[in-house]
Amino acid sequence: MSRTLFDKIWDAHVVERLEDGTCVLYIDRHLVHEVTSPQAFEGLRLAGRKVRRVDETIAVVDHNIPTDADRLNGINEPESKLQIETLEANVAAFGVPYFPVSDARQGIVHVIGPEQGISLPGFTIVCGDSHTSTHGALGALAFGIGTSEVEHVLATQTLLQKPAKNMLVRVDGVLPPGCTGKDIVLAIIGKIGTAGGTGHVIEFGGEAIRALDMAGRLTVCNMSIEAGARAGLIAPDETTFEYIEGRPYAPKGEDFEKAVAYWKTLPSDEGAHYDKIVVLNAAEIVPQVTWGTSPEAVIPITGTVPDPQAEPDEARRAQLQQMLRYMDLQPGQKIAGTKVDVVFIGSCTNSRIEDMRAAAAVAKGRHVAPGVRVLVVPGSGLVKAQAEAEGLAKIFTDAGFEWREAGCSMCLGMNPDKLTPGQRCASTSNRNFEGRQGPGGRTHLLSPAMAAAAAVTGVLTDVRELV
Ligand SMILES: CC(C)[C@H](C(=O)O)[C@@H](O)C(=O)O
Ligand code: SF4
Repeated sequence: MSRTLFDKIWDAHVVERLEDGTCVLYIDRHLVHEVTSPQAFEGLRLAGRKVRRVDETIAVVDHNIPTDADRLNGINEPESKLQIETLEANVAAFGVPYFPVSDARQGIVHVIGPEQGISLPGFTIVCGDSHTSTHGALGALAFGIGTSEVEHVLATQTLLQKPAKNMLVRVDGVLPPGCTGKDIVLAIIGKIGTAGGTGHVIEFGGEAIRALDMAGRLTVCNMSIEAGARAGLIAPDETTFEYIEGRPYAPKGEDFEKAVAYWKTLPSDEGAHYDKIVVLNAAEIVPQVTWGTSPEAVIPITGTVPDPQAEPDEARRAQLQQMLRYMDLQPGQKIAGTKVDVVFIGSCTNSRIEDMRAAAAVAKGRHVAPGVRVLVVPGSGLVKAQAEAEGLAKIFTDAGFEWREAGCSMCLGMNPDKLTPGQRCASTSNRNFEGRQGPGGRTHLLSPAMAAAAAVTGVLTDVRELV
């Protein structure tokens, strides 16, 4: 029978199928960070258990860690300090491999997995974090789990799961200049909504997806969770294999060749069944920007903010009105030209070297607009080093942008990088709900190039006008 990429990975990992369809699934990689692991380790401790496969587990600090250069001298904020110290005590006690903040490999968990070759095609990958879907870009089945499941995986290296339905999002055609993987995924969410993928694993395919580099694919899969999907996947191909070869944890030499031969069997079979299919034309995509407090509240940069009065459904109308109020926008106003206070270039959505290059290409020879604060936060210490070696960091600092240390930073308000109430931010991250970047903060999601364009003009700007 024809099977999808998802079906194949699923079938290869079923240890046992229970009567109600629930499966015991083997997990190949378990990524751990400081926020969702403390109670899980505590549970192990109380039960007198060990970590079943330390060699398939890796821990890193990212959410709570400050991103200023001084962070190696200690953390001021008591809650963050406790989270990090707890993780460090747990990894030491249980023998879990760990990238501490002093290690150049430290970074956002969803950046370092692919970067190190820890995340590979055909794997099942979990982490107590919703954006684990990111790793699906390599052709892995990767999804977020809750803290009690983190404990289960630590103890057994397996997970109880029911299979998801298959959904195909096909993006045909060629993406116009000025558009990126971020614009593709925002356009997809704009079309299918934040519940569009519910109950499904989304496989992204089509010419425009195939044409994306790994960074673009990681961005697309990262946000599949914002479309309500259980996970996002892209079939592995030559782009994937080239990306993986030579990475520290990836198979080497003959093992690599063998692995590639297996990975080539993974793409969905001709005629495989999808429960839902959505098709987009890449040629119609225009750089995207969110105007509201949900990723589906997205419009092209050339567009106008919707008018709630045009919405027939009362509940939906009230929702739109609340979004406009919170975002301090007027119905029908042009989104381009909206003044920003802060620009954040970073997060597991867009903090890879390719994202840094895209932002630097716009920032080069320009300067931050008066009164605007710009944070550029590389996704890992290695991205940071690479960007410095390529001269990108210098472009940013010459432009008056802050060049910071790796971490989740202003993606969410769990560390000192926060918006203050009322501040408006152009952000390359993935969530824009009320208070996400700090209480009262207003978030506009967009691509790194678009963020850099906002930084140098001080307003939401169509990047195509600058290049
Ligand atoms: C803190 C963590 C559990 C959370 C997640 O699961 O996604 C965070 O990473 C986020 O992006 O909101
Ligand atoms: S960068 Fe943002 S979305 Fe990604 S893991 Fe960190 S907090 Fe979550």
